Amino acid sequence: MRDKQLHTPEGVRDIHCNEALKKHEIQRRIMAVFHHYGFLDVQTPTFEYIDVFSHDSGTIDIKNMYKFFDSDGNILVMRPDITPSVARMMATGYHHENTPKRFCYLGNAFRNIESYQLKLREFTQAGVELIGIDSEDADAEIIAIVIQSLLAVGLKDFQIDIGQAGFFKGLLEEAGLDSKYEEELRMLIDQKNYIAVEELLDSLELDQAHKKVLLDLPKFFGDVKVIEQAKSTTMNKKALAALDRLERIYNILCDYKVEQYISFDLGMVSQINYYTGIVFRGYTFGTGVSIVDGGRYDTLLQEFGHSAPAVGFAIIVDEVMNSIERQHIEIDVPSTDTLLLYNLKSRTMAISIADRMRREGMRIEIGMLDRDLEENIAYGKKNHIGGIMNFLSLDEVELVNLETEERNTVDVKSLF
Ligand SMILES: N[C@@H](Cc1c[nH]c[nH+]1)C(=O)O
Repeated sequence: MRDKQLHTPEGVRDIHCNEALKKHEIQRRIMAVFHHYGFLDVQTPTFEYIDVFSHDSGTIDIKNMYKFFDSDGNILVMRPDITPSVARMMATGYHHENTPKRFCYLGNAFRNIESYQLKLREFTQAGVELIGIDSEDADAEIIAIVIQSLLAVGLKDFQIDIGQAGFFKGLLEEAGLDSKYEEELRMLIDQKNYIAVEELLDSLELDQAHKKVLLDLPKFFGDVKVIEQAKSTTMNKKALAALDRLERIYNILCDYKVEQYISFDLGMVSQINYYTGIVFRGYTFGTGVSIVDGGRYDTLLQEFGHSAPAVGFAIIVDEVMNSIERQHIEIDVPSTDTLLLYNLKSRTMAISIADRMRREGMRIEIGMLDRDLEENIAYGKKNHIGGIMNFLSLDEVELVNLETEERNTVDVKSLF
């Protein structure tokens, strides 16, 4: 019992002071990039009716959502991602508009996933959704924004793997595979469980040529040349159109001068159901899971009664933090400038001086330990405070630089 009182459940965690400051800084830099590309902030509720996430174009599997009831017996879920909520908001709040919309957001999402996946069950997403445009320029811009965001937080060694949901769908169509097996096949391919993929394809009596292409999917991984190779494996129009589009997106990414971060993975299939075009994931060292997930979803909005193409992504801030930590990338965070000590006589003056300094932008903490200076010095150093101002009287203030431990006593008036 006490165990549960003192511990957090698996997959959620506390974030302590310095780490929280770093997280804020990372989020600030990412959101600044989004704003520089003209995206506007939106906020949607943390929980919604299950219907927002459980339709045909769905998001993740319902069994992985946290569900509960409201007092009227409706089923609610903690949002497993934010894209369907933004799609709902767009469809209900902006249906009369026919110009593209650029929305960005920062918020937590919740997934009740198996613990062996070692993923957090509550995590922060910083994402963008570009709604109303179906062009490859939009696809490329979105990927360029991912790259600029990761560069802005100090990452250098990372890779964006791009796949195409349309290529996989085209192959299945060509093979004549019943769509009811698509989900299972997608899951097995995503898990790279090729023994099970082969078993499934055998049980469906697929002909050898089609079976081979599906089994060869993981080989289509690498630089832009794999697109050319993939073209020779299929005659399906949908699959070929998907590959052509990928090539054009790559060319635009060269205009953005970010091609060094791009690789292709035509075997990439997402667990998320709503992707219809490009899908992509970002990877870096220090975390085994993706730090960015995204893609084009041209049919999701139609579930909410407003048909519009869209593309977007979400950066998983917690995973970015992990990799920054492991890669020893410095993130400067502000610390308290001054620890202020006063006595009964100097209190009124000290409080008003502290106020003035805060208005000037400084971080001032009033010392709450007793007035033993050594104790305060030890406390200040431990908490990375810049210095101490010890108001000895109405005229005299003792200044201690906590970095050098230099001390001197000056006239209060000389401070201003
Ligand atoms: N919502 C997706 C990411 C995304 C945003 N827009 C398009 N895809 C996720 O949580 O993985």
